[in-house]
Amino acid sequence: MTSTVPTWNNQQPSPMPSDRYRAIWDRVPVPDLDRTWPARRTTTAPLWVPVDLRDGNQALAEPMDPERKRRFFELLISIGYKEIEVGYPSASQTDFDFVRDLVRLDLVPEDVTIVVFTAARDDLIARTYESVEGLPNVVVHMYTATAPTWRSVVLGKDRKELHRLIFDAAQEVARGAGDHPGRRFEFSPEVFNLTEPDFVLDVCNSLTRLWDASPDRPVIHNLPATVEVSTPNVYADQIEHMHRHLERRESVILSVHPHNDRGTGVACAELAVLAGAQRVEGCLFGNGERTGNVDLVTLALNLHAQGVDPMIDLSDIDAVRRTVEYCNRIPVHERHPYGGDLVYTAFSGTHQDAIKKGFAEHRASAAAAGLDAASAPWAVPYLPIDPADVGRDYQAVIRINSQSGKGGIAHLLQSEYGITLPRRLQIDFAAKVQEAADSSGLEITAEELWTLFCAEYGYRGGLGRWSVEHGTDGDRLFVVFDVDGVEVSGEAVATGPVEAMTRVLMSKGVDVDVLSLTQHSQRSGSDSAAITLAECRVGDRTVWGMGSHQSVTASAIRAVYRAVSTC
Ligand SMILES: CC(=O)SCCNC(=O)CCNC(=O)[C@H](O)C(C)(C)COP(=O)(O)OP(=O)(O)OC[C@H]1O[C@@H](n2cnc3c(N)ncnc32)[C@H](O)[C@@H]1OP(=O)(O)O
Ligand SMILES: CC(C)C(=O)C(=O)O
Repeated sequence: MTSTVPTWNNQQPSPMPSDRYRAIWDRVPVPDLDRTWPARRTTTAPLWVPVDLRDGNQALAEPMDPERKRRFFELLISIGYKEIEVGYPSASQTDFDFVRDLVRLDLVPEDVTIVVFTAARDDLIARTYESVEGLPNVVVHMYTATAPTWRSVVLGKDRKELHRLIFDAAQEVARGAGDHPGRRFEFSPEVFNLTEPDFVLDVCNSLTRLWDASPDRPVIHNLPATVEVSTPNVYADQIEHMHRHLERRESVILSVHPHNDRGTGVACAELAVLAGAQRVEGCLFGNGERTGNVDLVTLALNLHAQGVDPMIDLSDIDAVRRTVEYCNRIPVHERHPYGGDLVYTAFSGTHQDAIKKGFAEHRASAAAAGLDAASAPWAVPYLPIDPADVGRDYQAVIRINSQSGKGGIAHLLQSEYGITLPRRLQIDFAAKVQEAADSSGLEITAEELWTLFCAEYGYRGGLGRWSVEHGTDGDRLFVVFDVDGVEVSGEAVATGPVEAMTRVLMSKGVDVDVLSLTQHSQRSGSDSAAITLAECRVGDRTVWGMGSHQSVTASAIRAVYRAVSTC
């Protein structure tokens, strides 16, 4: 038997019955078109329509109570959404009352349109209109499943019968609006993505005509991937096919409503926009039926990260997240794009090193261009956007565990404790950190890192009285220190106090040489301490010591003394 599997691929067939399932093109005709979407670019944000209060809410184990609904609604308004689906008012008293509260309490700004959802049933449509009485701008959103399985299994109707049902209900929708200028219509052929293209086109076009769509009063055709069943390119083809063939195209707003069953809801929405979609329905952080609706936060920030204004204010993403978590009673995952706790954090050494260098380069190039770092062009490795854009600080960007390296460790000590480690000390300390992290298996916080650093290199006492006199022959150092519990004194003259200190130590039999000395102040302002990091050769070992003191000389002497006391 000849095999098409290359010899380097020795994976074995799984025991799962994959042959039970059929690809989309074996289930429904897929438009075969000379597609143009792959070459397009998105340069403006589509109209976003959050459906958290309806589709998101209907997927919750505990649907939102009125207080939660209101908080969610106010959040959506505050961050800039202009069209909001607020519920399915004919389905439950809570939803009905919520819409009434919007009217009663005058909660809807003038420039915001409310969307209300209904099935294609006269009684439900009538109740829907009752709920929105008094609201100036409303979209009445009617849906019916159109896919073959739904037609036969759920609704028990053939194509013709279902078209009739939809058309009749759409007439009822039009009647309910009367001549109210602030009423517009939306139709969703539920499971659009598994419906024959010719059928769905027929249905949509018939409603465009019935509702007399015009550029001033466009209808919305919302084409859901109710259950995501194919790769995003197929959905994009389906959308482009509709985009090209919908009648009165300039009077139709083509909307999409992807779910995320295959984990590609975001890709579906993005490709659909390239393919002609102008409006996207979804939920914040991707709540919704099963694996959720497409995530509007990710979509918006994906645009932001490509230089396109998303027209939604996510500059305090944690506040948005907190409200969404409270209302949905579902936590946002730590790895969730843009909003998760860990998404701007690197634990691994090479990533940390690159980020640290990237930050330095960013600050330098911003300064060179006379720009504020917060608005200068961003090109920091591993961070697709500046965390500050969404209100995150840089504290959590680098965190330390056994996967970390010297760059990250140095960054944390620098950013949290204002101490700049020379490269060779970074290498020395990283080995000690790795040892500690390996043995505990845990993360090391900045505080623990500092404690470890001080324990490894920090001055621990042992120097007694000392004084420096500046003479014509150099600096004369007199110093008292402890040698194995015995107080010893010594003095020496040299070109500076540090050299004098090494001479004193050598006179006491310590073979020491100062290889490098770095000094900086630890904090700005009057209470700043001088930090000295001394690299010394003692016998055949290279050791480090850190001294810290208000006086530069004291900090240097301490650093050398500490290095020598290591041996
Ligand atoms: C993809 C989506 O998200 S669709 C929205 C789904 N959301 C919800 O279902 C939440 C709110 N729903 C509800 O509270 C209820 O389902 C109600 C009040 C709307 C209707 O309740 P009930 O009258 O008890 O019907 P039930 O919930 O069993 O719905 C099934 C019936 O609706 C019919 N139906 C389903 N979709 C539609 C539709 N779009 N238009 C008209 N009828 C429909 C079914 O054929 C079925 O009819 P049957 O009883 O004659 O077989
Ligand atoms: C009916 C539409 C809008 C929907 O919620 C879906 O298909 O998921």
